[in-house]
Amino acid sequence: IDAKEDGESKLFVAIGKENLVIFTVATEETDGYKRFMRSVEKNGLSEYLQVLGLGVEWQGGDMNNIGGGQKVRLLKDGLEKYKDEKDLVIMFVDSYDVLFTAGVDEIMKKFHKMEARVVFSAEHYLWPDKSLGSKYPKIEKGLPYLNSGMFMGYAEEIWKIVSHEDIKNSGDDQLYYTKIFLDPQLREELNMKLDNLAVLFQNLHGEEDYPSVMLAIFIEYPTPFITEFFQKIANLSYPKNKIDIFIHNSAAFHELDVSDFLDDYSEVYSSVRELPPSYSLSEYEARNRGLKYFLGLKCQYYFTVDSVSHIDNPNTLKLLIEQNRGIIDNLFITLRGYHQQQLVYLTSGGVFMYVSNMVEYGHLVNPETFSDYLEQKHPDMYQMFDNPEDWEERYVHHDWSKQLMPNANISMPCPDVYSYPLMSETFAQHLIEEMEYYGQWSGGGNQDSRLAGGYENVPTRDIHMNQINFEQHWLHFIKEHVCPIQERVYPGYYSKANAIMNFVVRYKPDEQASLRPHHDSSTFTINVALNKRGVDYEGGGARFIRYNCSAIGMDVGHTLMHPGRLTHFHEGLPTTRGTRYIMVSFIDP
Ligand SMILES: O=C(O)CCC(=O)C(=O)O
Ligand SMILES: [Fe+2]
Repeated sequence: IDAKEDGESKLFVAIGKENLVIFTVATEETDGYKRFMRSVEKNGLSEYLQVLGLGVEWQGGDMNNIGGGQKVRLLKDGLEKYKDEKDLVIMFVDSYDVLFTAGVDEIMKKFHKMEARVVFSAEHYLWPDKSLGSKYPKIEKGLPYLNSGMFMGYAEEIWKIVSHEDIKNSGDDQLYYTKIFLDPQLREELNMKLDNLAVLFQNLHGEEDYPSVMLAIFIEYPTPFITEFFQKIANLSYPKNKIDIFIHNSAAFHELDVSDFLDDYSEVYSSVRELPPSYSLSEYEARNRGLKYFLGLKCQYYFTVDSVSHIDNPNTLKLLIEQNRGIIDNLFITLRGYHQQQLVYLTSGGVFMYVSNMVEYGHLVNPETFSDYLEQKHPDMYQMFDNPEDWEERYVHHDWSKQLMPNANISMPCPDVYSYPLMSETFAQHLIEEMEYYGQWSGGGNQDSRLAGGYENVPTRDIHMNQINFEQHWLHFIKEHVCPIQERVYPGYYSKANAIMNFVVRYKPDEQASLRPHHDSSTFTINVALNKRGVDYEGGGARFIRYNCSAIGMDVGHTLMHPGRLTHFHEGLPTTRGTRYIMVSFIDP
């Protein structure tokens, strides 16, 4: 760079194109290739890339086995015209199993830092000739062996390498390059190095190649949606035998959740250590214990997750470790106070801290009101307002939104009686359990002190939503998830989502088995099946008398929706075995 003249020309030269050509080989546009190309574009590397071999017949053998000589030959052909370019840098990468994670500036900076004319990526595997291990130069740390899937160097040297000797299409490219590297004279003449510390190239294939990680989980207070939290931990796409689990749980409320997780997975993780609530550790003590335990384990990485941090992206651990940092933290985790303090402590101890926000790893749940509901059987059910997305994911039927598609065909089992998926089976189950836990079923008589008039004309055995403190939640649910569908099937009517009668009915042959013909005090009614005919009960169903039509054996979580008065005189058919539960709302009385 000639920067002596003036600032302007300096700027001009400094932002000019890098002297780089990236070659890759792909004979077909496989999914792997397309993924590679997306990473090329994302990192602004398209202008540097040349793809060799597209449309050419592959003769390099099985990609998973010895072979690949054709790649060397294709590179040689592609390189010929550049071989005398003095300062040109050439990068070669496979395409089907390679991703770029940085742009040209970082690539060039790291290449120059290596102080080599040629750099090959390195890995744990010794392949394909195990006998060559002793010929490798000894290294103190890092990855010892050459991998030919990614390398980089000056055109002059790369040309010397690919034209060093003939190789057949079916010959092995990795062996070809390895032999050159293991020749001490050639290695020195070409100033060839391996990227032992994965500065430029990170290899992540094969379970044995994954670094060991200690995953420290901290449950410092009751936290909503902990089942999903653990599920996401278990879903991380990382070999579990490379993960050591450390859990501090200080919430007695979650002891069952922790033991459920450990029952399912403790065998498959490398090891498990739990500090239960009975240890009465402060958060500070627990986090220190975690670090001490980590140092004793000799794991390569320490990954810490609080119970509020849901790791939605199963590739999180892989992606973070690919960045090859001493300490990794997700932005979404650092946002929490205590954790931040700990990281400050580590930073002041001379360890660099990196915050990564390059990809979305997950989200935080809001634990604020959760403790107000610990008296309930399922406190998560009450988190509709504080954690709406997690709530919907767990409790709204996954097919619900399909009903709103332009060409959705909402089923109509009887005239003007519609039926559609509304809530998840989990919701149905939790609602039944919440009601049975509360337990105060009405007597089923006409006198009902819960009602304003004290009298119910057509009584059921039931518990009202307000008795379990769920009425506000339920009315909101009606507004969000029932009214939009009502507007589609009964157009021109706009509901206020108003309902005083919201209740779960319990039918049993020897308690109350059926409900005599009646009208509902509603503009329209929803009637949700909470359990399964043929499994939990026999009989049951709603019969619409004017049409002599019955809706029987609805799927769990599906609702009926019908007009309340005049046309839809109806009855509840007898339950003949077991217990049938339904959830009913009289909307717009
Ligand atoms: O048993 C049924 O499905 C009908 C229930 C009903 O009509 C009501 O609770 O008003
Ligand atoms: Fe009814």
